[in-house]
Amino acid sequence: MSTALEVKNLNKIFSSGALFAKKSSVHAVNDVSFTVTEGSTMGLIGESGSGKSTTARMVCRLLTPTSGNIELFGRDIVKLRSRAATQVTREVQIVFQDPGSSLNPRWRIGSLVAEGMLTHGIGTAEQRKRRVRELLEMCGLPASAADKFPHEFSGGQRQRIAIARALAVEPRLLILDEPVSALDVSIQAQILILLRDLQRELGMTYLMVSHDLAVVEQFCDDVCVMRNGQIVEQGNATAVLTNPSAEYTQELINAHPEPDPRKSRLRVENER
Ligand SMILES: Nc1ncnc2c1ncn2[C@@H]1O[C@H](COP(=O)(O)OP(=O)(O)OP(=O)(O)O)[C@@H](O)[C@H]1O
Repeated sequence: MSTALEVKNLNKIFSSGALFAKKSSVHAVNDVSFTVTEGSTMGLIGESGSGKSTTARMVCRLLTPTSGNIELFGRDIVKLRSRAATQVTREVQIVFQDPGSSLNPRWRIGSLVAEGMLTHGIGTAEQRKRRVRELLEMCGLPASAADKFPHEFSGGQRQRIAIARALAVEPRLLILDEPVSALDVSIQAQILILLRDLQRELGMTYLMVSHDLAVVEQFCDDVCVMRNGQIVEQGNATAVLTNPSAEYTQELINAHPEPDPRKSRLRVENER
């Protein structure tokens, strides 16, 4: 299997300094390195403030690293400019935690899903319209959803719309930033099953940020455990979460509540 993503010695320092206040800085991501195999899912876990989202945001170029390398399918994406950078924004898409705030409430679903295709000059208006309907159906929604507005859908349905929107530009890497944590537990498994099915069908690579160790154990192939911006442990998700070598990972596991049995549907699906 080839490498989809290689992150090497990545650093992000946030500096803040006002004229009269004391300058301060946060080393949010500190010498982070990991590799994600094409078609697999890497999870990033760790307590709040450990640097998971900052790492994910650098991979999709929403943040610029202070130093380090990010290679996506063999190409260093940190220093890219203009056209090459546009291509990368197409190859990496992100699905956020809260589909309510990531979808403009004044736009119809059809326009929201088609926006990326329009930006990247993909297809004619007619082709885009057809593709939007296909994508909605792929994500378990009726094609007629295209004519409605976000408020006409439930949280789970809105997350399906956000996934369809991310898929519209045919990304090779999907970043999932807490993709189910804003949803009811019973809906979480449905969205995870959809993501798993799409990955199998489309061969996409996933980088998932999550607080939920049960979700990570069931959904991710590998995991990086982060603390204070650094990776304290990484490896196969089941191995790390059942037999951790770092004391901190064990503390995270101990602090985590028992998995909700309603989420076990994903495990059943995985075992089929
Ligand atoms: N734009 C920013 N400016 C300054 N500091 C920031 C910024 N974004 C994040 N930080 C800081 O960087 C550190 C890592 O934050 P980050 O959001 O990456 O952590 P996280 O592990 O994703 O946390 P959570 O699970 O709560 O989202 C934190 O100390 C945070 O306060």
